[in-house]
Amino acid sequence: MHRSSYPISPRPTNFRVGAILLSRSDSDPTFAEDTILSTGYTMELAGNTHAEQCCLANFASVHGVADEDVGSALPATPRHSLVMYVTMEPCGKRLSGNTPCAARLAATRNAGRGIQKVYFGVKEPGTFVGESVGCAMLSEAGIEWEYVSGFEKEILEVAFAGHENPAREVEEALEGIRVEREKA
Ligand SMILES: Nc1nc(=O)c(N)c(NC[C@H](O)[C@H](O)[C@H](O)COP(=O)(O)O)[nH]1
Ligand SMILES: [Zn+2]
Repeated sequence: MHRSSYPISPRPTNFRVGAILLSRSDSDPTFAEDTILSTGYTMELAGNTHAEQCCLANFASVHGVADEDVGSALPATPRHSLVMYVTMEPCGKRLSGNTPCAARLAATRNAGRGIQKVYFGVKEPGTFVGESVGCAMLSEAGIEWEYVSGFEKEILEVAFAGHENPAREVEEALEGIRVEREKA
C-alpha cells in the first residue's frame, strides 16, 4: 500500500536529507546484524515531506497503519534497539508549520517501545529556523542522539543542492562547524 512516490527536484525551501531505520541487536558491537526496517528521503512521498517523516510513513504504510500510529507497528524485539540514521539533525521546527520530525520520532515512544537512538551527520544549519531544537526535543522524549562527524561536506552538498548558491552555503556551514569546533 505504498503511496505514489515521484521524483521531485530539490527546492530552495528545505534541505535534501536521507534517513534509514534499523533494528539493532544490543549484543552486536560490529552492527553486522542490523536489520533495515525502512528508508526515506526528503520529498519522497507526496506533499511537503521530510526524510524522517517518509521513513516512518513508509514503514506505517507497509504495515497497514496510519502515519500517526507507526509506533504501534514498530517491532519491540527483546535485546534489540530501534535506531534511525539521518544525514541531518531531525527538525524541531518547520517554517511550513508541519509537524517536526523530532516530534514524530518522540511520538513513537510509548511504554518503553519506539525509537531509542538517532545518529546524524550535521546539525541543522541556521538557514530556516536559526538555532535548531531537534536534539533537545529528542532528549526530552528519552531518545538518545549522537553526532557522527566526518561526512559534513558530502551531507551539506546534498542538503543544499536545490538552493540558490549551494557552494557558498556549504562553505559557510563548514566554516560555522570549524568555528564551533575551535570554541569547544
Ligand atoms: N532533518 C531534516 N530532514 C528533511 O528532510 C528536511 N527537509 C529538513 N529541513 C529542515 C528545515 O528547517 C525545513 O525544511 C524548513 O524549516 C522549511 O520547512 P518545511 O520543510 O517546508 O516544512 N530537515
Ligand atoms: Zn524534519
